[in-house]
Amino acid sequence: MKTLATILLEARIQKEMSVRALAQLAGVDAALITKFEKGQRLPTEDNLKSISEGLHVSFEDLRKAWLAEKVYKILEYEDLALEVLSLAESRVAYLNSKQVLVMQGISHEIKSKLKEIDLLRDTWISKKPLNAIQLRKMKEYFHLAYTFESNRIEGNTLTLQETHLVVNEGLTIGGKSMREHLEAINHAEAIAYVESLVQDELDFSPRVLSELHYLILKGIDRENAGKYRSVPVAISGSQHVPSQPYLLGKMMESYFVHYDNQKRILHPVILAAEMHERLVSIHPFIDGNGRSSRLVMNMILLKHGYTVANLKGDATSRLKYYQALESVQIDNNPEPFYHLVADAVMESLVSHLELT
Ligand SMILES: Nc1ncnc2c1ncn2[C@@H]1O[C@H](COP(=O)(O)OP(=O)(O)OP(=O)(O)O)[C@@H](O)[C@H]1O
Repeated sequence: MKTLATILLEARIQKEMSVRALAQLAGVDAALITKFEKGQRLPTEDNLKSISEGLHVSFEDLRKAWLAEKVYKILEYEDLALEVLSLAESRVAYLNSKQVLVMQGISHEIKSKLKEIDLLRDTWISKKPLNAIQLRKMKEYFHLAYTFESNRIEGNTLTLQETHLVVNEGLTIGGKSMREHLEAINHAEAIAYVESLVQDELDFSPRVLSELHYLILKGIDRENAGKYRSVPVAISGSQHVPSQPYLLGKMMESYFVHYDNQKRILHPVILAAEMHERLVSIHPFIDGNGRSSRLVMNMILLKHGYTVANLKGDATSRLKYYQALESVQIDNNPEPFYHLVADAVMESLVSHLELT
């Protein structure tokens, strides 16, 4: 297999280009280019991009060799290099939607929880149609709690009562920022949008995701609302590093392919959990990833006759949520996240049934 140094050298010679000419075209120091071609230094990603443009060769191909070189440099003196590679491979495969999850791969505990949930869902469906006022009151109650908790995870400081006054009474709360008010109003609107999609039997799609994200950031960040990010991001306090922006297009494409492939195979609660986890792990937006992903999860749940799952925003629950996400991202173990989502679905169905 050719090293990056050989690929760079051969490409330049093939184009009959001098180092100086390439240096000028790429805006990279000639001495550095020589070092890259001799394998004495590894280019930065920016250098590599400029050189690929100067040489008119595919950046993607160069980048593959560059990444392989980086991995090699990290592992060259490791006794357990192959084992490490195979561990990393499984995590990469998971995020790239190559790992097909089927029910057999799901633990006995989760399966029995899903059975219990489905019984509750059937009971819930058998109660419908509820009388219109009762249904409206229930929705108001549960959707408000959902807006409150989802925004609370994100750091919004409005209380449940204040969220009610803002969303349902159109009041403003002294001492609370405009942004916090908008977050509450926007989230309530996004739930209504999800409900309308479910009612119209529309499926989850890139367009739906973009609309959901737009609603979340409406009036708060006009530039980024409904758009994938173009800059790298970090998730504070997390070991998981989301992908570089130029990979997002491909990753989101496979995200939706995964949905289409799995929507008739996976149990809906697992599908909802997966689409939530994958989206926050890819982290395609600059902000609002968590709220959008929780809305996607709930769209899938509602579509299949379940009720809205409400992940809580208090400090303990939030930590548990983050830890469950890290368990997928770092240990490739989705089990804690499946439990977390399944528990929230079960709790929601029980609470809904108690009010009927
Ligand atoms: N390892 C992780 N640790 C913590 N959060 C993570 C992790 N991986 C993904 N996330 C997600 O990132 C979200 C925060 O991202 P972002 O700030 O873009 O979303 P938000 O909607 O603005 O805020 P929030 O999701 O906190 O409500 C978390 O809610 C969680 O869903």
